[in-house]
Amino acid sequence: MDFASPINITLADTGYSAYSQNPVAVGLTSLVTALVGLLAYLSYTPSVDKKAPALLTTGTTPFIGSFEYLQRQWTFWRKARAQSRTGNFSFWLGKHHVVGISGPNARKVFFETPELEFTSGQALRAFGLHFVPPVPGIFKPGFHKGRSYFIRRLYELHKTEHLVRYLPSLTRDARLGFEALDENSTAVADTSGVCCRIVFAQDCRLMCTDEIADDPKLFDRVLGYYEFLQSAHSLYNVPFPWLPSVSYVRRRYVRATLIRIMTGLLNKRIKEGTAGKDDAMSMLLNHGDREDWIIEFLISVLFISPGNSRVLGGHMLNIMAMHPRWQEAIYDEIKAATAAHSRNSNTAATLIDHLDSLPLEAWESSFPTLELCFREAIRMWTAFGMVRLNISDKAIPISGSDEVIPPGSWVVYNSTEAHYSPELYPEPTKFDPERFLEGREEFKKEPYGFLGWGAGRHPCPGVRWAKLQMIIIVAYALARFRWISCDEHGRPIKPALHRKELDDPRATAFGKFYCKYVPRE
Ligand code: HEM
Repeated sequence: MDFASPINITLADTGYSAYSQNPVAVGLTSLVTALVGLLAYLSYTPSVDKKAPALLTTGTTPFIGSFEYLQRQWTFWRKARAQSRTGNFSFWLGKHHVVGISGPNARKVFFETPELEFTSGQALRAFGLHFVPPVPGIFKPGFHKGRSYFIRRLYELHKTEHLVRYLPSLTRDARLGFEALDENSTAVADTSGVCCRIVFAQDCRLMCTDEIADDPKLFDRVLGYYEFLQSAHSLYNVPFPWLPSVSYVRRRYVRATLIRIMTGLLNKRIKEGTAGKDDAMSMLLNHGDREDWIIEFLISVLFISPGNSRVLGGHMLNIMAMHPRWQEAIYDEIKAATAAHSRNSNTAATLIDHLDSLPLEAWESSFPTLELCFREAIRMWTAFGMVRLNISDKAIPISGSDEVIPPGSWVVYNSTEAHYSPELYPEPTKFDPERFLEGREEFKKEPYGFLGWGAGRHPCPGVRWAKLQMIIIVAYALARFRWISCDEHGRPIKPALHRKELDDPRATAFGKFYCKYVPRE
């Protein structure tokens, strides 16, 4: 054979036909192969422990699973519980196997089992700043005495020393927030909008940096990003985390932008030094913490802290407007607190000037009626799915049944079950703060009957600040104005319109509500 002569190989020699070279045919074949592969991947269901609660048989869609869980949480929950022999049930969300539990025994398992991990629950939420998995390092337990870096540093920022240092700035934010309303000639306010700005400014100061709160342009920009994150939802990304969606991409973009902004502020602080600056950013730097953790802490806290409070501030003012009896009782409480604790001796001082001078102890101990109303508001508000992941390799027994939460499965408990139970809260849709007074307390009939601040292994670490913040905001609002329910044009409306929508897929979103505000002094 002459190896030097050129070799002519025809298509026929290779065994390929001219058809297989056609680009359209090649494209079609690849597409069909990809589709078959995708269908095979989607239809593969991992096996789960046989003792897992029975799978729901109705309302499920191939590949997606029980999508109604994301769309109408409470309706889904009630239907699923009614189908179940034990009150517990299983369902799929894409490839996530989820166990729903109900009843007091199951509640105990949910809140007390150490292997049920909190942060991974984000994987079943369709919104927010975090994209889990993986769980960011700052949220992993074991940084200090079993706690994560995030929780450890959060508690430090809520110590008396830090709160006392920041109190004048925090009360000034509330005072200025309501003073700004004076210029509004229509005298109708979107209460959530007003309180949201105050809450966010205060949170920036106490747990991040004054630099954001003191720069109006930067403040509006950063607040805009967080408001987007609190409301942008990509429900389909729960069953299919890899599915491209506009909302998902925008959430990623906003997160990257926030990291960029925070990195800029941190680098500036490192360059200028922390001397004379007492804010959270300096505190974390002075601890010698990793810079990437500091940035993750600062951007996370501005999402987590206002999550509930920004809604509840406005909601509390709506409640005051709906219940003038409570509004006046709290107004009297404000006058009594300032009379007893004001450090302002100026005879011309207004009620608001006196509030400016209250010490921390007075803020935290002089408002029992306001705290009672806040507790009832939280009871009605904390009505959504709480989620954990069984991170162990063992099945966790659900006490009171012969069922288990399999390893690697998610478990959800909807706190509406407890907070709107007629046994624990007679007439549950009625705003009735007195249910928490001694002699009633019907919610104590069952363990974990009140879940407003979480419970068991994951109680809310922000409770001290959240209460103080709400007391400050409501006190300044009521000291200055009388609040009256109305629509956006100032026309009176039925108070019943102000309520939480239990089926809203956006757990932390709350509609716009309006109030008239009439100056007191
Ligand atoms: C009125 C305001 C607030 C309410 C009603 C509230 C409610 C709750 C509830 C019910 C939980 C438990 C969730 C669960 O078990 O799945 C929780 C946990 C948590 N809250 Fe709050 N919260 C509020 C304010 C705050 C604030 C101001 C912060 C931060 C400064 C905060 C930080 C957290 C964190 C980090 C957790 C998770 C704890 C853990 O991982 O163990 N919360 N909160």
